[in-house]
Amino acid sequence: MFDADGRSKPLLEVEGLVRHFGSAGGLFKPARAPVRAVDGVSFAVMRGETLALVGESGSGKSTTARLVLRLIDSSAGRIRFDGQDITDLSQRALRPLRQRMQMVFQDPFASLDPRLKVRQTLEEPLIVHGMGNAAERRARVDELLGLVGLSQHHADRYTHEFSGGQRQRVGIARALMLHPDLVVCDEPVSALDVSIQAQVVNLLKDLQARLRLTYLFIAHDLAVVKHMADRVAVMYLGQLVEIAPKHSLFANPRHPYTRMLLDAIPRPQPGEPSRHQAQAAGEVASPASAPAGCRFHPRCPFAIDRCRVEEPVLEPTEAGHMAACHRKNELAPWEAAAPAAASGSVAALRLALYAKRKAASTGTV
Ligand SMILES: Nc1ncnc2c1ncn2[C@@H]1O[C@H](COP(=O)(O)OP(=O)(O)OP(=O)(O)O)[C@@H](O)[C@H]1O
Repeated sequence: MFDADGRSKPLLEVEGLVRHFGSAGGLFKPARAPVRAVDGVSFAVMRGETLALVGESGSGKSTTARLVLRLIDSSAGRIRFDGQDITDLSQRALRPLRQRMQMVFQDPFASLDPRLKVRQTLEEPLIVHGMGNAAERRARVDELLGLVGLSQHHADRYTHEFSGGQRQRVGIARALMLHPDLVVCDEPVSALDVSIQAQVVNLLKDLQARLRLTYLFIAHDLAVVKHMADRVAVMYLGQLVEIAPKHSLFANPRHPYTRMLLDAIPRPQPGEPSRHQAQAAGEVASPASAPAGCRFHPRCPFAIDRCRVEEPVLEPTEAGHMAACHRKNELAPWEAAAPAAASGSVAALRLALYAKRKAASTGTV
């Protein structure tokens, strides 16, 4: 888990990852602009940590997840798992590594076969990988049921007899059957009732500590991210715009997009459950027609001419914190919007006023 100097080592490293979807056209089919779903994404996930990937719908989170698990091929870039470059490994060569990389899906209803009983569902990965005899598989299923808070009598039921929360527990147990190191959780609680979400999030945290799991955790819900993550990576139109330790990101977001996401968090009324969806003000462009320069510039209250032509790169702002914004050092210190003023546009206005003041005082803009 740690190197000789006591530093945590990356379990997963992704460098310049690209995946474009699209058609080159044909005899009767016009060529379409490729969808640049993931466009030059680099990050590392350290052993035992949770890196959360957040961003609005269509920003490329699920495609990134599928790429790192080699469920789909990349157009460019490298993926290293536990120090081994797996980018071009054949499916056969990947097989032993697959056990160590598992996924928990958003929809426990769709990801489990309704024709199978829970025991069969959980045994299946062991059988596919030729692991254990019948007695050993039975014991492993019982062990996993206990770990996820279900009991042995659940094993002989069909998953359609279960609630959403119980089904997700089965989905988690299935992902853990083969003793994985990395678990990619793709919106693991967003299909569940709010009242159940916290239980499943706590279960995932508990399992991480017990089994020393590493999570790549995809979520819309910033409240869940705040609870789960060690570090947070923010995606916008196929690119990372900010990556930082959780406390640094929530305390001092450096990208205007991250600030808009945080400011767009609706404050619940007393007694009302909170739903902190990542949704900033303004329209997201399509990844098939991403704007030139900074992709966020059409929605950014700080955009200047440079932002319209020059793509910003991720650069360090403080320890472990990186942001891709030409104006990251000009933003006012972050201060979350007061509940009454919680809207993206109010925050944007406040930031814009600060930028204007700063520009006037420095004469730089
Ligand atoms: N197989 C595909 N063919 C064509 N376009 C695709 C394909 N898969 C994803 N895309 C497109 O790639 C972009 C990124 O999609 P992706 O599902 O990765 O985003 P996301 O951030 O996970 O969104 P959501 O939160 O809605 O799942 C979207 O514009 C999507 O329509």
